[in-house]
Amino acid sequence: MNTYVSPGQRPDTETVVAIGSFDGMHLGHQALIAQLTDRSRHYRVPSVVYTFDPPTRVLMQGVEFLSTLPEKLELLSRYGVDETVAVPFTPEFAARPKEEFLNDLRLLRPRAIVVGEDFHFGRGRAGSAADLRTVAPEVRVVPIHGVGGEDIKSTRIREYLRAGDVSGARRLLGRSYEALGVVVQGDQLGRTLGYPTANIRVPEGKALPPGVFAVTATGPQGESWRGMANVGLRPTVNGHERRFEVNLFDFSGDLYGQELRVKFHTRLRGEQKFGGLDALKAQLAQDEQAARSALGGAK
Ligand SMILES: Cc1cc2nc3c(=O)[nH]c(=O)nc-3n(C[C@H](O)[C@H](O)[C@H](O)COP(=O)(O)O)c2cc1C
Ligand SMILES: Nc1ncnc2c1ncn2[C@@H]1O[C@H](COP(=O)(O)OP(=O)(O)OP(=O)(O)O)[C@@H](O)[C@H]1O
Repeated sequence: MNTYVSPGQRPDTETVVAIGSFDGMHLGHQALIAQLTDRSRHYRVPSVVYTFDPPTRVLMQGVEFLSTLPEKLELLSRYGVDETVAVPFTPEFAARPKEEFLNDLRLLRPRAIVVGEDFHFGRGRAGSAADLRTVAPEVRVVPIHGVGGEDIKSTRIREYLRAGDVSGARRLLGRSYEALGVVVQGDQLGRTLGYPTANIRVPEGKALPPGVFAVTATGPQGESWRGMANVGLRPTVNGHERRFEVNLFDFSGDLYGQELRVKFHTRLRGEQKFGGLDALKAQLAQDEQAARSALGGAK
């Protein structure tokens, strides 16, 4: 999939365009993208997602993000999008008047624009669907998609994750929440516990659910494992910064420097402060049992 950092960069041809942050690529975003690819087939022009990096809310409200740009691009491509324009979202960009945003959009020569009904743009969120009609002959405004009476919003998914509720997040995402990161050196205490852990460093600002989870992990060559993960401070060993560690089942070897993709399946419990390492070790044995039964044959 071709990716550009500004609308002026792409070839001067007609397109259809969807606009937004698309953080998480949840079921609502997927519904919107289905409308985009439908318009693309209808007009026989490439589908383009005009998106912002970081997601607007991350810059404006300082919240954590659900997807890194590469994660988002991978999902957009999987859902059949032909091209993306991913503009760096800065305070200057956020402060541009809506007319400038519209002028940029014209460079994409859209036959159709697809947005959700709550979509606004430009300084003070002054621009709306009516303004987009000055740029494209067709503007499709997609009603907010919901599941079980609940609106699907990336904000809601963030709230679920903050509460450690990965099932709630999965319901709105349409897939398990996942995090990619490189395995780095930990304190090497896990080995003495009998549960070696891969310490995973994710990009700063990536949302991670606190607690202990049954997970599956995939390595760079597509190898996959079942396992259990902890996201927390490790109070038992007097840790004081957030760590994300994974114990992979039925694996022994060296993963340092490798990239792992971890999927959060089931929350097992909250992190606790144990009286000592023996008590922690006994709990980890129970966690392993619980994780294995929660995961069944999943990989
Ligand atoms: C599945 C799992 C659950 C854990 N639960 C806790 C916990 O409840 N409390 C805690 O203090 N540490 C917990 N830990 C963290 C251990 O204290 C940690 O793995 C150990 O200190 C080894 O750290 P190291 O790999 O940096 O050496 C957990 C680790 C894993 C993998
Ligand atoms: N549930 C939904 N159903 C249909 N369209 C949606 C839904 N959620 C967002 N959209 C649309 O998808 C595009 C990208 O959405 P965007 O990421 O900007 O916001 P969001 O998912 O609503 O999240 P936030 O909670 O940050 O507002 C926008 O055009 C938006 O209006």
